[in-house]
Amino acid sequence: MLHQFYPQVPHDFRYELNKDMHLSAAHFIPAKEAGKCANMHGHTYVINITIAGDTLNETGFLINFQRLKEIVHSRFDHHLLNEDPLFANKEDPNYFPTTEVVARTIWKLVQQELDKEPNQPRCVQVLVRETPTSYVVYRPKKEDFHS
Ligand SMILES: Nc1nc2c(c(=O)[nH]1)N=C([C@H](O)[C@H](O)COP(=O)(O)OP(=O)(O)OP(=O)(O)O)CN2
Ligand SMILES: [Zn+2]
Repeated sequence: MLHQFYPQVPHDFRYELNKDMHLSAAHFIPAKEAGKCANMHGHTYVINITIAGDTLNETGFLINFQRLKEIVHSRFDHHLLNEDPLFANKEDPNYFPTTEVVARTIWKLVQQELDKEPNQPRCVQVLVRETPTSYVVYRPKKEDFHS
């Protein structure tokens, strides 16, 4: 596992946890402007998820690290991202499996799970590295949270 320093996200919460994971997946960008990336190809995505909160749960966790990995892996690992309904829209670039959209989509999936937790943890940053030279950081705005 690659250990790297990540961009910091400012917040006032007492606790912050970070979960790193790898994800193997194929994709293509359905736009001719994407050049060679319009052809199907694969990546070992490197993902860092940052969770923050003021209160721990009954296990003493903000959220179980393993659960974070499961949310992402069960859906995308060893999949063709374009076949997932979340990325299947070939008309709207907001749903193409670009690094930006993958990062936003992972944020949404994770936060939907966190919303079920009584201690109300928040996903405050998702970093997705697609290649050794390219990564995206997604940071939600206040209005993106339901509570
Ligand atoms: N803003 C974005 N630009 C590009 C994306 C993207 O998701 N968002 N994606 C791609 C391709 O999918 C490609 O997999 C990654 O591109 P790139 O960084 O150019 O990959 P290389 O390994 O060829 O990079 P080098 O630094 O030139 O080795 C393209 N753009
Ligand atoms: Zn790619």
